[in-house]
Amino acid sequence: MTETFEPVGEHDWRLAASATGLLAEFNAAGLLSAADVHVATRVAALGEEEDERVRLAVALAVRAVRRGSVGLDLAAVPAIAPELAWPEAEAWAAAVAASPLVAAGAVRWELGLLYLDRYHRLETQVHADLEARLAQAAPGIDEARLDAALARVRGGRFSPEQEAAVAAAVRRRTTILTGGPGTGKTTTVARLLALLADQATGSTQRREGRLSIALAAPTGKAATRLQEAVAAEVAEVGETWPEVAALVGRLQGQTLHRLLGWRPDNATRFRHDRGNRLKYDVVVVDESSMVELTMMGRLLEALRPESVLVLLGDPQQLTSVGAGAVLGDLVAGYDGRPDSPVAALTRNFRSTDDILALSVALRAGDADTVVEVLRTPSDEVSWVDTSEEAEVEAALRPDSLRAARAVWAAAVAEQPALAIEELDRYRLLCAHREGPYGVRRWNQRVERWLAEEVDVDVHGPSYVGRPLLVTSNDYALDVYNGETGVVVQQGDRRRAFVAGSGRLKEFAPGRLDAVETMHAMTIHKSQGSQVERVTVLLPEADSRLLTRELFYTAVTRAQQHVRVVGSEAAVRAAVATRALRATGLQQRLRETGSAP
Ligand SMILES: Nc1ncnc2c1ncn2[C@@H]1O[C@H](COP(=O)(O)OP(=O)(O)OP(=O)(O)O)[C@@H](O)[C@H]1O
Repeated sequence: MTETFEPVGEHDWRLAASATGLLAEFNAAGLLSAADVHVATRVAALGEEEDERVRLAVALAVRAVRRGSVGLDLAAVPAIAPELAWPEAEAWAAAVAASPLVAAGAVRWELGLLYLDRYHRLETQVHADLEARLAQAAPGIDEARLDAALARVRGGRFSPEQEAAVAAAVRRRTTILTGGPGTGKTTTVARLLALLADQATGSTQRREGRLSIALAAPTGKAATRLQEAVAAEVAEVGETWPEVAALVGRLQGQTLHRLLGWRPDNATRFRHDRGNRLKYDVVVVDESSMVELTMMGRLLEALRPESVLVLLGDPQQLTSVGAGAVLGDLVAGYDGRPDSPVAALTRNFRSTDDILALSVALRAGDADTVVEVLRTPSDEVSWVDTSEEAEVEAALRPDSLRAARAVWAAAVAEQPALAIEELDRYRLLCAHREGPYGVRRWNQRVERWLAEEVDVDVHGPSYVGRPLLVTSNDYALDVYNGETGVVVQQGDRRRAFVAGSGRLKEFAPGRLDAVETMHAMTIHKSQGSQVERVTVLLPEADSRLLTRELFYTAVTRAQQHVRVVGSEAAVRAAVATRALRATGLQQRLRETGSAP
């Protein structure tokens, strides 16, 4: 796996002209970017640190954050480029520990990790807030009332495992509900809310007996799914418990950004914080694996201590784009602690057997079984074992074109709802954005194939049938990152329709500027969504993006069929490579758990 770049000549923009010594060496070797070098040089100058080994460590810590870690694992870092002349390990750690930068608090040295101060503050805050939540007295529960309510929510989509998780969650202020895809995490939320609301009606602790509940997720799409799942389950429970809808209320899903109060003047601070807490009694966050450390920190500080927090997610999925691996750290860090707030669901209700077998083998890191499942003929899993461009193209064309045609046909027929429905029938997922295996190339290819087959001019941003992916939150327009849409003919005009919570939002296509074409999509962006048929295009085995978490996330998007296109070497490389991030949260949670 390559983690370095090769500078093209001495004027390469990635080289810092002013760098000297170790910084220059590691920059020229392609491990550090010019920005890493500049930040380290500036921090070192301010803190009067002369030791070039410490400067190197600071630059590597900047790089580590850029790549998703919270701190730099000093002992592990030489393994990423063993050919370089690394400082001697013990002396290096001693120099860092004794640095005036550490003494001044510009960087922190703890748990074998070198932290930039901001990330250290965030991680220790998240840890402290979580521990404070766990240390509170449990909420008072009316057990007889709980038993009666449990009896009323039984039946329908509610397994004994889900019931046990819900019954435990009612007794806590913090619950982390984990499980693989399709294990019914989202489905479980409605019944948990019903039980909490029911307890509240009998309680004098909460205002007017009525709970205020927030449903949130990192993306708009995931928030919509949560809202819809809760509404569907509330309706189901309502058949045996007619008052339940009134108890829970009509709930809207929202993005975490919106929940916390997005501010136009500040990208990392929100209206709600420790001085202006969220008013909700219960906050549910779906797809928590996508929540980065910064956002988790902001959420925890904004919650009232006595409120109930429910985090749902699959810790095996790709971690957040930003730094941190919070959900994975929480699950591992609480493991074995008697006060653990983690409840795990294991039974899969969605995937077909072979997709399930593939995802189980992936979770276990069992490459031989992954290859065997892929090779075994099945209606649900198939494999085109190749990385030859012509073969890749031949493999991708039929399904991608069929899907694009179906969306286009609905769009031409002025049927926006049908066009949006067609979007979720098939998806081509790529690891990369650029290059031969990237989204950009395959988007263009599919457009070309479509233009060869039907009467459409795919040039320009608003051709009829163009599938859209919203790439950032736009509060003014009410469209959110991750939402999908299509450009549709409407009489003599073209309109863009975006699928929102239970309704279609209509725009003049030119008004949506943060959108991409979605004939192909990155696996990162596909997190939190489900599609009937998925094709996963794997890059070459040495791609630095190719990891087990990435492959697992792609495979588990499929409801009915997943097809993998890529070489056996790429499949094996994906299984063998973990997207490990250096963070200290897990260890902090373990240590508090074992403290006397
Ligand atoms: N106890 C159950 N019995 C039958 N079907 C169930 C049960 N629980 C959930 N389901 C169904 O299984 C499917 C997956 O459920 P859900 O979306 O809640 O899973 P999830 O764990 O949130 O999945 P993901 O993380 O992939 O979004 C849904 O179609 C849901 O209706």
